[in-house]
Amino acid sequence: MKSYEQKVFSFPDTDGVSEATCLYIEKLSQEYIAETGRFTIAFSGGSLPKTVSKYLVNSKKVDFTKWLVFFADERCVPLDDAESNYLLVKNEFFDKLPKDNCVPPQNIFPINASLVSSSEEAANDYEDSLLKAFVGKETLRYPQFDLLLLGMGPDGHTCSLFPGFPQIQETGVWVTSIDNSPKPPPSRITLTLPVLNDAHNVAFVNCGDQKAQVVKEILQENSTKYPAGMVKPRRGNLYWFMDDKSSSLLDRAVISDFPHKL
Ligand SMILES: O=C(O)[C@H](O)[C@@H](O)[C@H](O)[C@H](O)COP(=O)(O)O
Repeated sequence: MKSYEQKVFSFPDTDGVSEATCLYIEKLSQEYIAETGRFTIAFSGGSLPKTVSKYLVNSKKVDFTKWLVFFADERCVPLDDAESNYLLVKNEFFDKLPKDNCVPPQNIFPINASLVSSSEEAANDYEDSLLKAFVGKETLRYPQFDLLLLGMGPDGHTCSLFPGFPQIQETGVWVTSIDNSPKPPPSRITLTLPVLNDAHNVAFVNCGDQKAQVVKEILQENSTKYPAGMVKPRRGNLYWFMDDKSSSLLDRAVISDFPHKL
């Protein structure tokens, strides 16, 4: 029976987080491409794309042409809107990859909410995209991403799953919508918790001192009252990459040394 890891890494600053996530993603990408011929990864928005991309875009150890890139959540805005997670990842990641080693456009799965009339419709469309990219719905309870890159807000939200909001309870769908998000903009779609918990690997990328208390409650007190604390992959690894500001309230015993030679 394969055992799965939960590890917590902390670094003096965001540059250390960027370097470590690059090494980690290089390793996973090589493993999954060798095993399956592709690497399915989903980005969150916020500060994550910039942090994760800093070293990764210059990697010589990743075959980006074999990547399929999704979004863990997206705002219901046009793809050229400053609030779009797709635009954020395009500017920070896609557009910085070398022309001879970039993610093919057909392997990028944006959610163009401006083409539909509601967030529910956007959620359904995205679920259809997942269906096409993963084996058909009738044979999969949930799509298994090779890697989900998740952020966490100061309130413990992740993706667009917010504490106390009904979307946390959704289990019958892969993607759901929200129109009263406490984090603007209000209308969003998001992967649901069962999908997050069916991933092969989940990596939280978390920086900033305003999250330290929630980090402590989740990682040291095992609180599951926050959506970020409900992410426990059933058959996958869970890694947290943080700066020392975000991990400042954790006992050092909770934190592992990052093996720079992965
Ligand atoms: O679309 C979004 O807003 C993000 O996906 C969101 O879930 C983000 O990951 C957290 O709010 C953390 O954001 P920061 O990393 O900027 O603190």
